[in-house]
Amino acid sequence: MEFLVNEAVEDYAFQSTTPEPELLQELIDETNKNMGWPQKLSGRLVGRTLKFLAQLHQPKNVLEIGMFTGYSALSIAEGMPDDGKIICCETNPRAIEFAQTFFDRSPHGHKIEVIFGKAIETIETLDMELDFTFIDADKRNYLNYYRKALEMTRPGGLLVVDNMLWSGKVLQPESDIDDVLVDLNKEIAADPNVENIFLTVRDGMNVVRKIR
Ligand SMILES: C[S@@+](CC[C@H](N)C(=O)[O-])C[C@H]1O[C@@H](n2cnc3c(N)ncnc32)[C@H](O)[C@@H]1O
Repeated sequence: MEFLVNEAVEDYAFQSTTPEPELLQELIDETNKNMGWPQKLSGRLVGRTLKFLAQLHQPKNVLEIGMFTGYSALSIAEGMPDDGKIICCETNPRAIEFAQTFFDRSPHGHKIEVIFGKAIETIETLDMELDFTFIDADKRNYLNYYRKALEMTRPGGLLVVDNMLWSGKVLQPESDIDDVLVDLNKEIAADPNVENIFLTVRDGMNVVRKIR
């Protein structure tokens, strides 16, 4: 993924943000060494933003779409209350196995439940009211994930949608996937039932609060 802000500015923001705990730094190192496409891992700026939001919001029921090696799941779990639960959807068995070794070592790992399979099918099986959702997989289905999660979210609940700048391609969309992200950003901005802030953190995080 290309970074959209100047590399020196990105590095300055990184250095000026509270570091993740040591276990998460180890998770990054091990992901880089052992997993294909390690750049899928979101990293410090996104992770600390998620942790910060969870700490303020204290969500009990959380949904994550796209867990990979567990970096964002552990970041959110760190901010959640001890009796909170985060359900993570993931299709890569190797990533699940890898993530579980870190969940087992974390004081927040007990809050995390992983469901193997396509998120679009997993969501249909969930019967719960959501306080917080993080969407970070399978861009083609972003509109479906967002609409379904919004429907399941209680008034006041939050949804965070990652990669909404899509390396800047939302400015000049060319592919079907570019169009999905453009449409979703438009839908969020035009919806009187939500309020949102579009954060230009890393690849763009659209942070949405359901009003009613
Ligand atoms: C960008 S990575 C997630 C990164 C992670 N949230 C983090 O911050 O480190 C996307 C993940 O979604 C998974 N994935 C792709 N398609 C999926 C689907 N249809 N349902 C569930 N997971 C999917 C991929 O295997 C990959 O691990």
